Amino acid sequence: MSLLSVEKLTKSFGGLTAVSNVNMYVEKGELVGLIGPNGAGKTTLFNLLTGVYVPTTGSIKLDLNGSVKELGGLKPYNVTKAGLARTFQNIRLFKDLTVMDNIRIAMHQNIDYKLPAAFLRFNKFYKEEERMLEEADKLLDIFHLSNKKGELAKNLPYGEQRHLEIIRALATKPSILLLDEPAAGMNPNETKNLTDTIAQIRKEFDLTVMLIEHDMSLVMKICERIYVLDYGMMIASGIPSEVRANKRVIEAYLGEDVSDASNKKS
Ligand SMILES: Nc1ncnc2c1ncn2[C@@H]1O[C@H](COP(=O)(O)OP(=O)(O)OP(=O)(O)O)[C@@H](O)[C@H]1O
Repeated sequence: MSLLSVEKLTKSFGGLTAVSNVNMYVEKGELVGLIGPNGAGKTTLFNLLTGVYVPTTGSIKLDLNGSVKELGGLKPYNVTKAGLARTFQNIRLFKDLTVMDNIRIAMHQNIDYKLPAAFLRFNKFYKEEERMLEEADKLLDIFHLSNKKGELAKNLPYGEQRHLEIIRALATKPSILLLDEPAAGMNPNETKNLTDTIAQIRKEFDLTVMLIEHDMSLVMKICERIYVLDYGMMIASGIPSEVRANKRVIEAYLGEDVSDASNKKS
């Protein structure tokens, strides 16, 4: 069984079916892209995977070394605990907290500190805190933010806020990292840095990544497989060259060259 298996997943909002009977899988270690025109249902699909929405029908299964868990209908924090972490289309940091505190909060989400245990195992508690700080330092180093630990998140430039969001998701030690338009609003140079960083963290943390992106240069460069949604339906999937040449995909993008469809995004 694949690491993530989505079967016949549907989400309806009243009369509108935003995600319709979608089947999809992600293998361990893959970097998979999810593309489609505006309003195709990409974010709704991410919201289903991460517990923001409850599926109308269908299933979402996560297989961690043979232990299979149904994620559909779980609360978002339980989905994170199960091993799926995400970033959002619009940055959602704790803007009035420091960079380090943003990361620490994310790390604490994954630790069950029962108060009595924390008191009784005083040393263990502090060791755990120390270990978390070391891990946070490592992440900050990779994203070149080590010298910004004490800065308030709101004072970081836009590109660094986006990086901090990714660090925060990584801090929960996910099995799968979902990135919702990580390059949105970035200039070409920032996008290139981001592309390199995604490749680097994937290697470093043995990660599985799925990303939504309108920037086709990023998608075609780093994704090994791509799924294409249109009007809530999965109309194509395959390696980048297959998807780029797919008739239904070209039609969905109104005949544009898919390799340069990024300007279709508003
Ligand atoms: N909570 C909601 N209630 C009603 N309709 C919704 C809701 N969320 C999404 N939709 C609708 O579902 C459809 C898919 O939206 P979604 O945001 O998932 O598309 P998308 O592919 O992520 O688009 P974009 O690329 O523009 O971000 C749209 O028609 C949208 O208006």
